[in-house]
Amino acid sequence: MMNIKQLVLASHNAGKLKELQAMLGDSVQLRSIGEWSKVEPEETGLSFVENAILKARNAARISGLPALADDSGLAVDFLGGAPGIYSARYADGQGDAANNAKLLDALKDVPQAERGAQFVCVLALVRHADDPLPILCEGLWHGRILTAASGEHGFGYDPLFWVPERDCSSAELSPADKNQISHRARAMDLLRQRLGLK
Ligand SMILES: O=c1nc[nH]c2c1ncn2[C@H]1C[C@H](O)[C@@H](COP(=O)(O)OP(=O)(O)OP(=O)(O)O)O1
Ligand SMILES: [Mg+2]
Repeated sequence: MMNIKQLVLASHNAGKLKELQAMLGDSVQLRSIGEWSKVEPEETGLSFVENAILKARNAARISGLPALADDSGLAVDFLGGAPGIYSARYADGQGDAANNAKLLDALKDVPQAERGAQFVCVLALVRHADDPLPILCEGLWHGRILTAASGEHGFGYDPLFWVPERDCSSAELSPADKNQISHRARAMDLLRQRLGLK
């Protein structure tokens, strides 16, 4: 495959940048698209894959460099997979705290056994803006939605996501531990294989 030293990350989310750079290690430098533009493309796709490709192409076009995008979200069983691709916009763009409050409210009085959920991550890598063959890798992480927020690490819905294999919330995991087992870690594992980085 290609020999990548520098990649643009098609994301304005600092939490993603930190996690993905830690997973990639020193051999590949991730640069945020924020260095070029503060404008976020509209996520008009109907799937994680479509939005990831759309963000990657946009970043490659703006930067002239190969671009990696992460489209991710939380699919809650009781809500039929919502908020899904709309996770970041669940509370109409009011941010993580409002999203979490809305989710807790939507699951008020829902018993433990029906609070299953999965984090989804799709990574898309394009070599240039019009790349006809984007590399796509996905990862899932199964857990449950807690009844109250817990933990200070991570970002987004982490304080509400109970991790069965650790018996704590995702925001209570150390960053290094989350980066071993998360949806993003699984997707990145596949990407590193595809790139011949492992
Ligand atoms: O590990 C995670 N831990 C907690 N929450 C997470 C995680 N991974 C995704 N999420 C949530 C955050 C946001 O509500 C949505 C992603 O939305 P998504 O559009 O992909 O990202 P974003 O708008 O924050 O940044 P950008 O589009 O610039 O990459 O899912
Ligand atoms: Mg987004």
